[in-house]
Amino acid sequence: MKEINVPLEKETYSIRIERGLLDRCGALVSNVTAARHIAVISDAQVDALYGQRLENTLTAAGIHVVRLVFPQGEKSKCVDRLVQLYEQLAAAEITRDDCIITLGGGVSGDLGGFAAATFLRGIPFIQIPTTVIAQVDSSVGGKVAIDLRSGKNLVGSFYQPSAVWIDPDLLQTLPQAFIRDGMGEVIKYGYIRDIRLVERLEAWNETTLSSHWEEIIAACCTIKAAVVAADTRDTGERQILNFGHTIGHAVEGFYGFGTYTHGQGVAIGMSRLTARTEAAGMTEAGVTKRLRRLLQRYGLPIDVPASAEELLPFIKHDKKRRGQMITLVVVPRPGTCRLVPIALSEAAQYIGK
Ligand SMILES: NC(=O)c1ccc[n+]([C@@H]2O[C@H](COP(=O)([O-])OP(=O)(O)OC[C@H]3O[C@@H](n4cnc5c(N)ncnc54)[C@H](O)[C@@H]3O)[C@@H](O)[C@H]2O)c1
Ligand SMILES: O=C(O)C(=O)C[C@@H](O)[C@H](O)[C@H](O)COP(=O)(O)O
Ligand SMILES: [Zn+2]
Repeated sequence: MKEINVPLEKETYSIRIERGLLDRCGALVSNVTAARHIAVISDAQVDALYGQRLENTLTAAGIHVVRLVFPQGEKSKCVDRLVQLYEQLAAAEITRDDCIITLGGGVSGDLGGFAAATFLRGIPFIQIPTTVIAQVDSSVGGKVAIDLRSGKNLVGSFYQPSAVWIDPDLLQTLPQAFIRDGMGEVIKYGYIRDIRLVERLEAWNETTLSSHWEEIIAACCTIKAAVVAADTRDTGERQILNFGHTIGHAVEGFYGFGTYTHGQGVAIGMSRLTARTEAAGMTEAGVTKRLRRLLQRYGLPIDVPASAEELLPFIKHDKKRRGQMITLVVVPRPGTCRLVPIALSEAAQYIGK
């Protein structure tokens, strides 16, 4: 078992990484909340795999459980699903003394977390992430949101979970495509802050990966916890976690949510931006080639046909925009990064094509 604290100004919560944790959640609940009534929010796929097991352990601890289920996929991160969840929470008579658990990938965490942030103006919630993306990134830090057609995560909140419980064994049922997807965020963490992680990923491959989940999750969550503690509301340092996301979110939006997944978008974004910053002398020679080799090692794309002109309307909605300026996350060499503000009018040259 490994525990990583996220020390925030008002409260600290912990990220617990432990194999087999799912079936022991009931015993942990009372450390986090006095709630006797819990709504578990999952997509249909995750509910079918793990919903009953979570319900069993919670029920054994004397908790009344209601399971709220929505269709899987990025398209569910939308206002219609959110409203449906509000009605279900109301029908279940969830009150402020109760608790929500989001059981699933980043979509469950972002959508269910935003429901928790806003229903009755805030219900405590616990994240139980079940994908690589969610275990290494989205369950930590309190960014909860839904998408609009205009762009990713455009309506949301900063709302921290009361706890994050990670069971790496749940990744055993995750399809290969979503393992690959998660590697986009894992490689991001290595490139912005952890050269040792980059070197280990270069030595491992898709076949050997499964024996390293605990150390990968711990490495990424350690970085995320420190960054979020230093800048919870994304006004400065936290923006480094957005490496590859300006272009990545634009790719997701331009092709229609669900065509390119989030991890693929991030991979394409890191690859395209780094090619441009290397050409501009902001990144050391050879870094793009090294990055692309690693992305391809884990089955990720490095480019899409979309032109800068096509992506620009989405880039204008990037949350790192301030007036007519936008902040780029630039990696001078693997393991380090810096924030570089540029004029929006210059953005096209960093998007490429
Ligand atoms: N809030 C944040 O900080 C943050 C960080 C990164 C990504 N995100 C968001 O996360 C989302 C992507 O997350 P995701 O890739 O986890 O998507 P997801 O939640 O849609 O999960 C991907 C698929 O895997 C299935 N699945 C989940 N766990 C499984 C398991 N253990 N076994 C079998 N199948 C399983 C789901 O049913 C779904 O079909 C995007 O919307 C992205 O914007 C948010
Ligand atoms: O937690 C953060 O901060 C991140 O930027 C993590 C990202 O991986 C994640 O995709 C996040 O949801 C992006 O946030 P946004 O503010 O660009 O919508
Ligand atoms: Zn991301």
